[in-house]
Amino acid sequence: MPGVVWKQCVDRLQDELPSQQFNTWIRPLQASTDGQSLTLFAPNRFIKDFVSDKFAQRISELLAELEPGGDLDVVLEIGGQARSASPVAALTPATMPVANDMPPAVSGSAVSSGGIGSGNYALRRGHNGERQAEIEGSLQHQQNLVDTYTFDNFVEGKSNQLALAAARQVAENPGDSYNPLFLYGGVGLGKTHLMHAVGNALKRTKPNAKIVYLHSERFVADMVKALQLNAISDFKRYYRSVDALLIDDIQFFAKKDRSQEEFFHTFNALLEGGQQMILTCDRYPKEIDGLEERLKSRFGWGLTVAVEPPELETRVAILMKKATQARIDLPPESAFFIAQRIRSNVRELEGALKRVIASAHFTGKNIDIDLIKDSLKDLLALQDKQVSLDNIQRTVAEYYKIKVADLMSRRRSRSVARPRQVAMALAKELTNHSLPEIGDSFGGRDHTTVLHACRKIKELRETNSDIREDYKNLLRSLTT
Ligand SMILES: Nc1ncnc2c1ncn2[C@@H]1O[C@H](COP(=O)(O)OP(=O)(O)OP(=O)(O)O)[C@@H](O)[C@H]1O
Repeated sequence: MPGVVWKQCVDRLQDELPSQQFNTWIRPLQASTDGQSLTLFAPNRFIKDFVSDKFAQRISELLAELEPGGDLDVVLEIGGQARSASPVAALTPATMPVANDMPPAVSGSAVSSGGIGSGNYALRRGHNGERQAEIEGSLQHQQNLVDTYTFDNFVEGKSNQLALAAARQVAENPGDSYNPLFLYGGVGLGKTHLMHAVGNALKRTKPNAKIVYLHSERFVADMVKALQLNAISDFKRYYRSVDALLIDDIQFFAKKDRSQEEFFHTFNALLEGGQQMILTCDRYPKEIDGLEERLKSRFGWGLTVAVEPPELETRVAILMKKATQARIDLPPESAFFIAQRIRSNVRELEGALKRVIASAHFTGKNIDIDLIKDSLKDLLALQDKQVSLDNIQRTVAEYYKIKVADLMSRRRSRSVARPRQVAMALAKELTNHSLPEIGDSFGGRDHTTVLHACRKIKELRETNSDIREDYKNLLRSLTT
């Protein structure tokens, strides 16, 4: 029975919290009960302390509400039955690792496979030194950290704050509690940058450390090559000998069963050996189709953090920083103009700035709004076409399952008035139309109504997680 209550409690928290917070703090918890208390196991101290501080009270309230008189005390601990094999799997929410998903006794197997590998290796070298050199050469190529992807060059904002804090922690205490560190989020948002920043920081403190960075497709290609060359034991030994393994875009492991199998054993060996892993992905691990459950479950053993698209202020700060690095004078209003128009991701923002800089060099002019409009003409035109008032109204109406005509109507019920305000705020943020023009397009409303809508939605985005999520989803679907 308490298991059911916990499941309901998780569902309620999922409704109440923004998805990033839910995924980071609540999803990794596993529950166990003796009837008197509900013990929640967090994968590390960071999550335990945060949940104690911020959510324990709400969890108790929800439990009391869901099972009046149940009187369960909530206790937070580090660990989890997935690792300790306590028999309470039934209490874990559907998305949690289950008790039979136990890491195998990896230390022994890792060592022995290395040992066998050494034997094969000696044998093969005698037969075919070239082949051996080929696989070794291929594997040695992985250490290519980008020098400029450092913490100093990374601009902090609300959207990446948690990921940055976690990455810094890992750089200070590699292999400790946040293992693996799993960063996820859309393209071009700085996941690779942060991963390299950890690698570069580790290199600085331990110059001899073997930090291996690679894209997941490279891992797959190396494995295929090792299989072809009958050198899989070298492959295993190589990947298990690292001090830190950084693998980018692990969504490419999907449906590659043999690679997943190999990665699973590597993962276990590294975890057991206290070697740090950092993984990135374009989505939350549980949402990767074609990835084995046991891998998904392991990814949650460390810390899973989202990197979100940066908000306007952060985009401006990133542009200013990149301009300073390039020794370019970028007036703040120009940075603001670019940041307002290019919203999808940081890579596009950088690309736009590069074009503006090249155009300034080419024409010998200073950077100003006119030069920006000219050099980004095609990009801006494309964007203007995409984000029209019409488009915003259609998208919002569809999202809230109401009619576009309702947005224009005089109806004032909450189910229509709130979407109308959201649509107005989006129109203000995403288009260059004036307030009176926006008001006009919503059934001839006054500009003060639009202004009020923008203020109201700004306030609600701070205080109401539903509106915050809705706005974020709509922004994303209108701009990508
Ligand atoms: N907060 C930031 N501060 C400074 N530069 C940033 C920031 N976020 C991203 N960048 C820059 O944006 C570019 C794209 O970032 P990165 O390659 O790390 O994205 P990603 O999330 O790994 O994307 P993908 O999933 O496509 O690999 C890089 O040049 C990176 O330096």
